Amino acid sequence: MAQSSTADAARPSAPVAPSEQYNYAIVKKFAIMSLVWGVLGMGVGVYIAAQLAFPFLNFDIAQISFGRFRPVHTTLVIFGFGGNALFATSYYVVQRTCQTRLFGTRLAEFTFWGWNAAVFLGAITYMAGFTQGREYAEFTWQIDILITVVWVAYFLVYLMTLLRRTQPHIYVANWFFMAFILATAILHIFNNLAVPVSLFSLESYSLFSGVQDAMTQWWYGHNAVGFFLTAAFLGMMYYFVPKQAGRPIYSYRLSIVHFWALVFLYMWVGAHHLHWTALPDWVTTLSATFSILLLLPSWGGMINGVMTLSGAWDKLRTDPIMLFMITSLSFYGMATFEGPMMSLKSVNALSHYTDWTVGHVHSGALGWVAMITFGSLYHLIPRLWDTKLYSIRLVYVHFFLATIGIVLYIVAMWVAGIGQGLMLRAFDEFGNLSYTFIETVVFLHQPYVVRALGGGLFLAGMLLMAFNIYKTVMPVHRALKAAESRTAGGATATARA
Ligand code: HEM
Ligand code: HEM
Ligand SMILES: [Cu+2]
Repeated sequence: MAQSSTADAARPSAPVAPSEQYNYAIVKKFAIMSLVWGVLGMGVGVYIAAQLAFPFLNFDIAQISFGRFRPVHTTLVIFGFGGNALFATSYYVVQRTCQTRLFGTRLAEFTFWGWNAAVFLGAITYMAGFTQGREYAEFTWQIDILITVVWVAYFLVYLMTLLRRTQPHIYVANWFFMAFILATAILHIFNNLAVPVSLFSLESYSLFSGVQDAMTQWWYGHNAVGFFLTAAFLGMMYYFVPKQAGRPIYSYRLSIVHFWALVFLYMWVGAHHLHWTALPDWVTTLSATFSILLLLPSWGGMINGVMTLSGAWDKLRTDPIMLFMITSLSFYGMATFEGPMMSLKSVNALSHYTDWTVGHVHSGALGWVAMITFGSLYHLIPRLWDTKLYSIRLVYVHFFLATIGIVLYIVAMWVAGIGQGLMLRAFDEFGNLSYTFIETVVFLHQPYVVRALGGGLFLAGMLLMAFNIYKTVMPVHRALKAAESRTAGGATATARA
């Protein structure tokens, strides 16, 4: 069942090329913008990491100081890099698995310009010092309205395409994308309920106050992780991993159980970001319990992805794109093991307010989100332009740079976070604190240098990818590859990575 719906080998009988039958133009635009924001967002990430190690690097210029650049980083990587990759892959997957053209060419075009305008305006306003002060939702209220309109358009394009599918079956990747679109709409609207100071002011006040405000923020924050950074990328995984492996998904039944358990559980656990606060104890206990349960569907999903390779493990030796995908699933497993542990109140008492959290974030963000995106885009882009990758060797180099970069980043943050946590709670024999705050800051310097180095390697890989893709889509290269495959006959089609 799953096999037939992922396999587009059985192309529609009409003699038109896929690039004409489907709306690939919009997918191409989103894919390229994902790389552009990726380079910029990770560039800013490395820069703020360097600022933490060497504070003089802010050069006393407010616009590029850590405080303003941090939301620029998170916005560019999550909504710019991740968001554009999700638009690209979801628009591609829905067309291929439903075997129909994307609904509303103009409407889809609007989602492209609207979304990227929002990301761009967000970055500019943060640098100018305007922010709503809610994490991952720092956009001022006008931009929030733009995002809402874009999102409704996205929902319409997606739903209408599903409705006019020529396949009876809705492949599971679409379930994940649909859940992501719906949940993000609800999260965005409720988290951003605010009263503007005046019609022409960029400032606004949240409709919630006190503990309700905190709860709304972290209900949003956690589900941004759950639906934006996880469910949607699982949609990507469920299409591109079987495609690249050339095998059906390991278990279709598991993917359904995985889906319902995941979307049900995620919604309850936001309060694990607020342990030991003014929130009622039962709320945080509930969130910890559901966080532990969340381990099961998460690992179910990981196993489903990894086991799809069973019988084709040799691919890991010959296919760097597969390496990206399998490594991403391993990091997904690691981050979703670490998360439930950190949601235990006793562990959180140590980890909260330390860099352990930042390490956990990046094992999910770099290891899972970025790696599955790299793998999927390397698979997708040559197909969109009907050519082959400029260089497979560069994909290998990218893979190793990224993997070493992540390991340096995470290990540095474990050392920093656990060291910092232990120092902050150490008492001497008289019950006084053993360390002053500044001593913990001094301790952090070395791990921060290592993190900046690791981030630099990861960024170098991202730049290589941008170069490789640039070369791939250039007309000269495509003409060359087309000529090559004409002389070599049809045989090269299988060699395409
Ligand atoms: C070159 C790669 C990257 C580097 C060097 C980097 C560096 C950083 C730094 C220095 C911070 C601030 C930490 C702090 O406040 O102490 C940060 C925060 C963050 N970054 Fe990255 N980053 C990178 C890539 C990414 C990517 C690809 C994503 C998402 C897909 C991401 C998501 C985040 C998030 C969500 C936070 C906020 C963490 C928190 O509040 O705990 N980063 N990053
Ligand atoms: C079963 C899955 C997961 C659970 C139960 C979980 C749990 C947690 C916990 C307990 C924290 C620390 C809260 C604090 O002390 O402030 C946290 C932080 C975070 N996690 Fe996870 N996590 C999971 C998976 C992931 C994944 C896969 C990603 C990334 C793709 C991710 C991204 C984040 C981010 C961005 C934060 C930092 C939020 C902030 O303070 O700004 N998590 N998570
Ligand atoms: Cu959370």
